[in-house]
Amino acid sequence: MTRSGLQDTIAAIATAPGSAGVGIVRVSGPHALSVADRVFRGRRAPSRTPGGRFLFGHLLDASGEVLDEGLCLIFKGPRSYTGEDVAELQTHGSPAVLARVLQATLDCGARPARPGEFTLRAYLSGRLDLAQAEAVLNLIEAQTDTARRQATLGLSGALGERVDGVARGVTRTLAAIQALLDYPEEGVPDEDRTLPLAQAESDLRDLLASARAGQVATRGARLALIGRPNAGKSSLLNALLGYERSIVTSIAGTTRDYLEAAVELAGVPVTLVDTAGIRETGDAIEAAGVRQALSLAGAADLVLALEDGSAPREALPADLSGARVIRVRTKADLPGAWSDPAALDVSAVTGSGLPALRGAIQVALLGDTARGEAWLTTERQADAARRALAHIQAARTLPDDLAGYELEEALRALAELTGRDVQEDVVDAVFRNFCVGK
Ligand SMILES: Nc1nc2c(c(=O)[nH]1)N(C=O)[C@@H](CNc1ccc(C(=O)N[C@@H](CCC(=O)O)C(=O)O)cc1)CN2
Ligand SMILES: Nc1nc2c(ncn2[C@@H]2O[C@H](COP(=O)(O)OP(=O)(O)OP(=O)(O)O)[C@@H](O)[C@H]2O)c(=O)[nH]1
Ligand SMILES: [K+]
Repeated sequence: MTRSGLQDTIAAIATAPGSAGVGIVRVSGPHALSVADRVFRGRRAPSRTPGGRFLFGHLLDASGEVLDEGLCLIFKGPRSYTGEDVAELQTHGSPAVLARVLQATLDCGARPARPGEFTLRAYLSGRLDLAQAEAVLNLIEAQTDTARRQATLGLSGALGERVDGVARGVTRTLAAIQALLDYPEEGVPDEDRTLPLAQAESDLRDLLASARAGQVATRGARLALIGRPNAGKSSLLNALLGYERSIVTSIAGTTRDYLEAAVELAGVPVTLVDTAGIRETGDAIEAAGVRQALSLAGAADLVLALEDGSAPREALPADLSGARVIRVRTKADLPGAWSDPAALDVSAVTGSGLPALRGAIQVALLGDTARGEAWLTTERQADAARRALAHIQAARTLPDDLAGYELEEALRALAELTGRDVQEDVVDAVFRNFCVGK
């Protein structure tokens, strides 16, 4: 479906649903300017913009009824977002106006745009690579400043440059190998064989190390609080939130169902999950809560395992070996019954230990990934990078003729990462996640 309908002129409401100061209907394709001509009547000579012009006037339907007063921006292809002729009809941000203006463009022969189709056209016209298109999607969805910064870096092409750097090293070795294939006795010199591949491998490892941070910053993370009844889970959740969300009582077994709350921690949109206290119980409802707590812990990106520091220590009856865990010794304001250097001392009552806990959460979620560099932000990118790394590693240990094949595969995976060489279904999957109008 990717390239089908490219000759169509498409239209969509580009602004979010609901009422707003201004709303935009965007039209792109070969007939965009003639659609705008019929839907928009300018009042004065147009003012010039870098790639086209803008006009003030009225939006009309086919019968000539005035729908609104507004602006029309014209971008002549290829100097536009999509690379095609684009017209933007900027109206008052009323759903009623926008619906009629969109309908007026459809009455002129435009068809409704599919999700992400404007950005797809920018990709197909070569104005954005696939990683940049993914950055556009991430930017629209960015909930935190960290996510915004990463998406802006990705949109600038910084990720593509990091990947191109790796590809240059691989290409250098591949070229040297191919040049000497007929003279195997000569051997490829180290500076063309060992060194560029070692550098490419190390750069790719750095890049891959950013994948978890990139995905967590973009998608957000789930952080489950688990522990025995009365360990202080609800109290710590409230302390991290900064308001009383979860019920706190001295009765063990207060939280029986789970509860979620959103908060930003270390620049990451985090969903905190309070769970039922874990213990053996004959109560069917509580037992269901305990089973649920264990499964929530298994599905979380990070688990805070809480133990009451003011009571004798009892092992938590839960297998956490598969999870990332931060151990917390709660109620640190009370006289301690035990201590453990592997656990963080925290008091939800005085707030002591909370800054250290936030720091540990940041390290667990983002690692020490360099903030100024472009990260891998989607599983698709990480998967391509992992395949490229495996091929480069294989090439380093193989004789030249076999290494050449591995390096070609590595280059193919790198080209997939940026989207220069990618299957149509992969492209479709990327753009399916966009909203209509982008
Ligand atoms: N009204 C409006 N605001 C918007 C967008 C838009 O499409 N419309 N954008 C959409 O996401 C973003 C801006 N991105 C854009 C990227 C390129 C071009 C463009 O026309 N580029 C031409 C001309 C550049 C120039 O004259 O220097 C080009 O690159 O050739 C426009 C918007 C954010 N704000
Ligand atoms: N002194 C002190 N008391 C705390 C602290 N955190 C929790 N408590 C007390 O410990 C008791 C249990 O706290 P909760 O937060 O309800 O514990 P929970 O783990 O959510 O309990 P369940 O819902 O039963 O699993 C309450 O009486 C809290 O006031 C703390 O940091 N210091
Ligand atoms: K409780």
